[in-house]
Amino acid sequence: MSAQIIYGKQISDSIREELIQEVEQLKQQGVTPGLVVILVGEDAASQVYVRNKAKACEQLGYHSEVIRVPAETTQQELLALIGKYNEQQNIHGILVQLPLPKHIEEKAIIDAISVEKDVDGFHPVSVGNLMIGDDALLPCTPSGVIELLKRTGNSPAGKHAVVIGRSNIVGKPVAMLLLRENATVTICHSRTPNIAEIARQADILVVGVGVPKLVKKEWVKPGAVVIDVGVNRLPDGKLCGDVDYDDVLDVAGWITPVPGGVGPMTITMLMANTLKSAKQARR
Ligand SMILES: Nc1nc(=O)c2c([nH]1)NC[C@@H]1CN(c3ccc(C(=O)N[C@@H](CCC(=O)O)C(=O)O)cc3)C=[N+]21
Repeated sequence: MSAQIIYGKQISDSIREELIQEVEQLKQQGVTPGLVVILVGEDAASQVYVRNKAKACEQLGYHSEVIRVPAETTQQELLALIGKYNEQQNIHGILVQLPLPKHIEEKAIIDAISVEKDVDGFHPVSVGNLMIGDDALLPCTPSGVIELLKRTGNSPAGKHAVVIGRSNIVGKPVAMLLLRENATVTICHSRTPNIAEIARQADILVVGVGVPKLVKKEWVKPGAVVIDVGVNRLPDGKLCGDVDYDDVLDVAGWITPVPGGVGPMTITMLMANTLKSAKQARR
């Protein structure tokens, strides 16, 4: 028996169809969702990703701006740019592509983005709202993971979810969302002893650590849902996840491929957040 493959690209396409309907309604009320993506420096991986976001905006009929500034841009200059877009009425989402050059303090930048326009969900107030369970702009990759689970009939309620990784952008928020969906959640990380043994207790295993092919079949309970958030660029240029896909395929019940799994969902949830922000800006 081989696992059922979770085609994130397909699910992502059908969510985009739903969003297009809503965008049309909003446009009839005179509002076009607007997103600005700010890219500091010329990181090659970021270039591809920024291009994909601009494409998604075009497909959905959003107003989009991509601002490229040189790697030497000062923190003060970047803060001024954010200040400008915070004020700008036609912009509902501001995304500053991470990582930033070392001379810029990431926290200062994230803190400066207006919470209403924080479509990444990285601002401390957004994080707090997520934790409390209040309405918030949710971080894109974690909310994409939840959508993948729900739309394949794998609702987290009552399941044991094991999250491997504790980053602020994946592990911690995905664990909090799974908890909100009534899963029982265990978080493992680099200092967890017997990690394979704990992973093997998961009904839902979510992995986001940035270690290529870390998760082997011995880590997976037969029939479990395996969600691979890893995006690792191998020396040959190919993308690979944190899960050893070929090894795990026969034991898992469900599995996301890389590419074509979580990645496309991240961009689609960014579009959903921008739409949500635009709707809220009407009032
Ligand atoms: N402020 C900020 N917000 C982010 O959300 C953010 C960021 N900075 N910095 C970089 C990471 C990375 N990330 C990805 C999103 C989509 C794909 C994606 O669509 N991947 C495709 C493949 C793309 C390819 O072939 O290269 C897939 O998995 O199928 C990948 C990576 C968002 N990030």
